[in-house]
Amino acid sequence: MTDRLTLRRPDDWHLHLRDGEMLKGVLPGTTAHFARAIVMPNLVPPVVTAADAVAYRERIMAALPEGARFEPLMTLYLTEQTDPDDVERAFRDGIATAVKLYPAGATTNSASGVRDMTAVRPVLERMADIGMPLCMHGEVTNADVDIFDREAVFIEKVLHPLKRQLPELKVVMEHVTTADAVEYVRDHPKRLAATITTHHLIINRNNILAGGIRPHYYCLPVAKREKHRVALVEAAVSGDGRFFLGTDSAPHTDPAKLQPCGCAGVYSAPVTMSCLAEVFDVAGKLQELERFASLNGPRFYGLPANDETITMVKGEPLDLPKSVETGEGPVTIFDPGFPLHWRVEDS
Ligand SMILES: NC(=O)N[C@@H](CC(=O)O)C(=O)O
Ligand SMILES: [Zn+2]
Ligand SMILES: [Zn+2]
Repeated sequence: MTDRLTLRRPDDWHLHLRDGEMLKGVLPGTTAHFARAIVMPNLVPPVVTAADAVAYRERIMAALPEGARFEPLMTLYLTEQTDPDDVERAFRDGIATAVKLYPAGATTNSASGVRDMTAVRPVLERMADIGMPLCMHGEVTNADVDIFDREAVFIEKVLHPLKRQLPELKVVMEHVTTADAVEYVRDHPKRLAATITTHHLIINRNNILAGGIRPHYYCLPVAKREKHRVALVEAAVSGDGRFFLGTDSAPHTDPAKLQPCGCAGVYSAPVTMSCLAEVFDVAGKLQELERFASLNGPRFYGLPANDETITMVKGEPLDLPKSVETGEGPVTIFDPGFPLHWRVEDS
């Protein structure tokens, strides 16, 4: 029985760090295990320009726990007013690693997102020219499209036409939740990848809705049927370089989650490595965890893998904290619903 696993230090290719007191409260949960993260720009107001990204990066660096070595990889929030020159400068100067597309109204803080893809065409063309990746929240927002179908319809109506018009553009489909998305990425090897979250490898829609409603499992895209979860696990453990970890760890305070109209987001960063090791172990694929969490992401982004390693150890079920206190209030940590046996050894 394998009970120790050493792997390159992982990175998180989709993370929400927020700002202010929340940022301070959740940063340690990420820096404890991860070397780098693609930091989402959906603040209020959003991180739109190179100057916004410089300022946000400085606030993150100032909030780092003592002694932490962590590199935030910044993203710019795409709007219909985004200036291609500003985007190019941010990329060339190493200020921003990617641009993020939120269809307007698709998810938390996406009101300033894109309504009309033709309006952002000049920015996307420039990104294709300079090799800058586009990360996308892949859901259509039309009220007449069922919420469980919004990712599949997005692929057909937005992603596929975009890949045909601009095949050179590097695209990351964020937080994929369907077998359809897995299949689409597999069939389109050129400049297309997908991140998979911790929670979508573990929960299906029954976990949210059967036997009582569980707001802490509500996120977007919403978890789908079991067969989709199984397809995501297969993709994650397959070793295929087009699939890698993006936790989409998205903290909201408990009072914000536990409302008649609660907000979307699962906070998973502190338990992610333990959850992933369990999932990969159960699948008999522990040897693939390093590719998923530490190697595939940097390769797609054209960055070196981390030199440092972490070691995970298997033992008695862990007694993990259920929530974290932040200056804004308590934030519930993702509960996988089964015991976790793998912990990251202190380095
Ligand atoms: N995933 C979520 O449910 N929420 C994210 C936004 C997002 O990634 O869509 C958030 O910012 O809270
Ligand atoms: Zn999203
Ligand atoms: Zn997200």
